[in-house]
Amino acid sequence: MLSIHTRIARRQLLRHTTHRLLSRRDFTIAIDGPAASGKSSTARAVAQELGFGYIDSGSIYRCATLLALRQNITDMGEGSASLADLISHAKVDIKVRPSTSHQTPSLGRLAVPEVQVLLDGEDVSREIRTPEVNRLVAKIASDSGIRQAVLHIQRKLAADAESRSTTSRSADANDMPGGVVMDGRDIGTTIFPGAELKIYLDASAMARAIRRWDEMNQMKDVTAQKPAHDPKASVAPAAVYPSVEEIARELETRDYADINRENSPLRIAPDAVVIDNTNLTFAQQVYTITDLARERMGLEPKHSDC
Ligand SMILES: Nc1ncnc2c1ncn2[C@@H]1O[C@H](COP(=O)(O)OP(=O)(O)O)[C@@H](O)[C@H]1O
Ligand SMILES: Nc1ccn([C@H]2C[C@H](O)[C@@H](COP(=O)(O)OP(=O)(O)O)O2)c(=O)n1
Repeated sequence: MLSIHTRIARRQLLRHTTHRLLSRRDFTIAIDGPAASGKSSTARAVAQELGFGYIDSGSIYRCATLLALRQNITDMGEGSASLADLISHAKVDIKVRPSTSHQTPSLGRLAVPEVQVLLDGEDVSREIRTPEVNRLVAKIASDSGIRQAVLHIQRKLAADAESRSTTSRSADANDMPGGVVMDGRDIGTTIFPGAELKIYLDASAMARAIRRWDEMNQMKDVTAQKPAHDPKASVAPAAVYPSVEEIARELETRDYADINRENSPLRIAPDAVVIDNTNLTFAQQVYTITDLARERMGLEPKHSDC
């Protein structure tokens, strides 16, 4: 029989531990927006600044699309159930590697962690971003069976978010609770309707197309710089790299499909903060979000001058 003091002490310890566990995970930032609006790079930098976990929900739909292409399933009428079954039995993992240096000139000096996407242990980070996947992914993501299967993966990854938080927290992140940043199309509206901070990130169609084009050209430059004896240096044919106009058309088609689908369409949540970053620097958009998060966590904003 435990003494009354022991029982009270235990209860207090339990309450304290529960509070700690909750506060480690109780701040969720949802970032939604159209294609190439900067969601993933911003979400990664925000996660690193705050020491939060990061989940790229689009990469799960991209993995489902890769599976569909590999299994030759392109008809969502007949193939839907078997693809939903495939993705729900697959192991999708998103690994975040902290970065200490800036990655592209457009991002300035802010650290943007690298993300590795594993599908059943295979690194598919590049393969899920090919034009073939880009063309099919919105169709796959409009299927309710697929969305249901992906929802489970998203929730599981969110539950594990603690282990995927960027390990090198920025110097001022130690006074903060833990949390998770997830980006996608329906995070603030469907996946985490109770998220503490919802951001809708947008930019003009042309700015988005030019940024994607820049990104592809940087990748092309990196590939071209590889030594000729490197087997991975097989330079893709020029046709693989589309023009700005082609990219703009592809983004427009995908946005149209994402906005007009029946299941969880892309919408601005009523309580979302809308940030149009057409004329913002990367640092401005990241610090706007980290300061909003800090304020809502009851902490002093850090970058009100930028
Ligand atoms: N404010 C900005 N100014 C210039 N380039 C930006 C800005 N924000 C993001 N980018 C760049 O735009 C491109 C698309 O961003 P990304 O995060 O991949 O978008 P999404 O996840 O919405 O598709 C990336 O190359 C990123 O570095
Ligand atoms: N939460 C989400 C995330 C992505 N999707 C779908 C819709 C998008 O066209 C594809 C790909 O998303 P992703 O964020 O990787 O695309 P972009 O990086 O913006 O080009 O997945 C979705 O329906 N719901």
